Amino acid sequence: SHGWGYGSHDGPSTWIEGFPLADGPRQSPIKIIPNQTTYDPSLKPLKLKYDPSNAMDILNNGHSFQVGYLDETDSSTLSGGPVKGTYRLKQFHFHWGARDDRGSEHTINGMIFAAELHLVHWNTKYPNFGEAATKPDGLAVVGVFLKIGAANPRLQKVLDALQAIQTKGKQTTFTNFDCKTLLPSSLDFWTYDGSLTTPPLLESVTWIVLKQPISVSPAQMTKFRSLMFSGDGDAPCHMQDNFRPPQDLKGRTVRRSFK
Ligand SMILES: CN[C@@H]1CN(c2cccc(OC)c2)S(=O)(=O)c2sc(S(N)(=O)=O)cc21
Ligand SMILES: [Zn+2]
Repeated sequence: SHGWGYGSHDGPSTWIEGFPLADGPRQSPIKIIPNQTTYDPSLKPLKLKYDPSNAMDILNNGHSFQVGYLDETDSSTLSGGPVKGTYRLKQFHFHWGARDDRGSEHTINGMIFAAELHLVHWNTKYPNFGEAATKPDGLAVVGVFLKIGAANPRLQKVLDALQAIQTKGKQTTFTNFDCKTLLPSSLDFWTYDGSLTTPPLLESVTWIVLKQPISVSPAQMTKFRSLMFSGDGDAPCHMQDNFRPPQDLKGRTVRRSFK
């Protein structure tokens, strides 16, 4: 596939060469400026139902690592919030920095967090993920900020699995994980129409960014950075700064679920 990455020669500023959507009308991430968002009382509460037995594997895909879920049934789903219908969880992954003062993709009043968790779901009105990913209402991604603070025990099982997937292409089983435990206590959110933040940058994502961050410690961040972008036998290149900077809002409205 078209080689893209986060380095100086293949990073976000070069993506437009292979992916013209890069300067499209609904690109992600964006800067969220809370006092410029619109409270929408018609937004429903977010309904997230995750079955731990659907967790299947953990993979280093050379851009991030992702935990893949079985998406053959409606046992791990997102509904309510800004979406109509039912969306199935496909995978979750993270973006993070080389240092604790950067790493998130969305920002809040310009504040950058150390990392950002993305839970990727696809609309079951379409036959499968690949079809859904090409439709304007095909995907819904829940974004959760990771803020430097106390160590987060809920992350530990994920972090402990990283030693088995250090290099690009490595995959191992990862089962019985309740990703609901990664969510903050409040499901208050901002929402807007956006895109994948990685190539192919498809403009098919309803973004649902939670207001409340979860915590992560500096030592836990070091574990994220122990991963490699590079494969076995390549020159080692630590997986860090795998985030796309905020993109132009281009007239979009950002709604919020809370007063
Ligand atoms: C590499 N891109 C990630 C993997 N995926 C992927 C892989 C192949 C094709 C494709 O588009 C059809 C998507 S994905 O859809 O699970 C997502 S969602 C997403 S984010 N940061 O916007 O939440 C990053 C990725
Ligand atoms: Zn992501």
